[in-house]
Amino acid sequence: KEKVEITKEQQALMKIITDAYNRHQIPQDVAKKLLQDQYSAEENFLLLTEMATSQVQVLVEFTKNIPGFLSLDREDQIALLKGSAVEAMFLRSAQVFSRKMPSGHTEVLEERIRKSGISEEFITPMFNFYKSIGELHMVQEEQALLTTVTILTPDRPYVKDQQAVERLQETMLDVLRKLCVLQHPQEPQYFARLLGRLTELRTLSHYHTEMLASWRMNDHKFTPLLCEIWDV
Ligand SMILES: O=C(NC1CCCCC1)[C@H]([C@@H]1CCCCO1)n1c(-c2ccc(Cl)cc2)nc2cc(F)c(Cl)cc21
Repeated sequence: KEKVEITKEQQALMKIITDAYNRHQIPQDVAKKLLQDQYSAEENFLLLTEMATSQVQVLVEFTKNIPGFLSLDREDQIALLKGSAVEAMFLRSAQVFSRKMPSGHTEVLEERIRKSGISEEFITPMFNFYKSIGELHMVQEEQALLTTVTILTPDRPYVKDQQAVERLQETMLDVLRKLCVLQHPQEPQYFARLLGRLTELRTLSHYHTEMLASWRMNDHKFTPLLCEIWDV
């Protein structure tokens, strides 16, 4: 049985990334807002675009703390951010949804989101993904590293130096793999399950343009930043 050990450097790397991840979170708590009031489809759409816009800004700040990211080609840094923003948004939404809440709150939150204006066909795949993330019971280090691995996906459109991104991603994957073995010793397949969620995340993210266009309301307005990041 090979002894898995996280090195001092990997420990330091994990701390930098987890601290940055916890620092750069959405200011006002969107879950609390949704639990407080019921909103119209228009208000929910506005809430989503506001939250998503501020999350993109937070994501940019977070990536500056990923060791090695700023050494990448600048255009590749943009390509990685643009290519991962939607996935990072759904991953963050899933992590917010999966947070431990007082009993009955998650059900209310689910109901509010089901009725928020999203068209029916996307509700099931979205909640299937949220629940599959919830079942993993990730610790915060795993959440931070999983978001980092998602950002450092080499095969995003327009990335020129894929090898450089691959090297960075592999560094993060090695730490994540060891962390999974140490955090979930009874479940040797845990790391593989975690990476399997990234496939589900990419599939869900393919729907995001349609999810937004089919929001039950007229005249979908987006912020300039979202027009840049989302293909809308
Ligand atoms: O604002 C949201 N998410 C932000 C995005 C930035 C990071 C923080 C979370 C949305 C909004 C909230 C108003 C009703 C419609 O969903 N949201 C989505 C979602 C995301 C993409 C699409 Cl296209 C549809 C829905 N899933 C959520 C799960 C949740 F638990 C909570 Cl609290 C909110 C969630």
